[in-house]
Amino acid sequence: MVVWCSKVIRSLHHALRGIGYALRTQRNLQIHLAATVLAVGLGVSQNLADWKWCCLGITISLVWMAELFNSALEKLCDRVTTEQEDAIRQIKDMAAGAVLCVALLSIFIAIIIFS
Ligand SMILES: Nc1ncnc2c1ncn2[C@@H]1O[C@H](COP(=O)(O)OP(=O)(O)OP(=O)(O)O)[C@@H](O)[C@H]1O
Repeated sequence: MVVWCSKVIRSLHHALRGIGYALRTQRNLQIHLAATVLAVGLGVSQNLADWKWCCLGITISLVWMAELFNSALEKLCDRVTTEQEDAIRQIKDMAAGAVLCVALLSIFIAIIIFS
């Protein structure tokens, strides 16, 4: 049990270190952090219904998840090559497209929740 707990704590530490690294180095994630603080602040001030908090939480998590995967893929691509290559451009563009999809979804959901 002690070994199991220490493994879980170590995994949690790695995950938080990854988020911390991304927050220090990725401008887009810093923007997402500001947007998250703003959305949660607005939610508190408007005393949102439970279902709206659920939607907001899921949306915020999706945006963070997509941006973290995008940043990780970009870093991996840059380790593979710094040369200009079609395959790298396509991979990075697809990852950026994933972020765009959830960003558009989050705008749509924010309009529904806060209007
Ligand atoms: N090695 C490469 N070969 C070809 N195209 C590249 C390469 N690196 C970057 N690109 C192109 O430049 C775009 C931006 O890539 P970059 O690594 O600069 O990400 P970024 O400025 O952090 O962008 P994002 O806002 O998507 O996070 C990519 O989506 C891709 O179209």
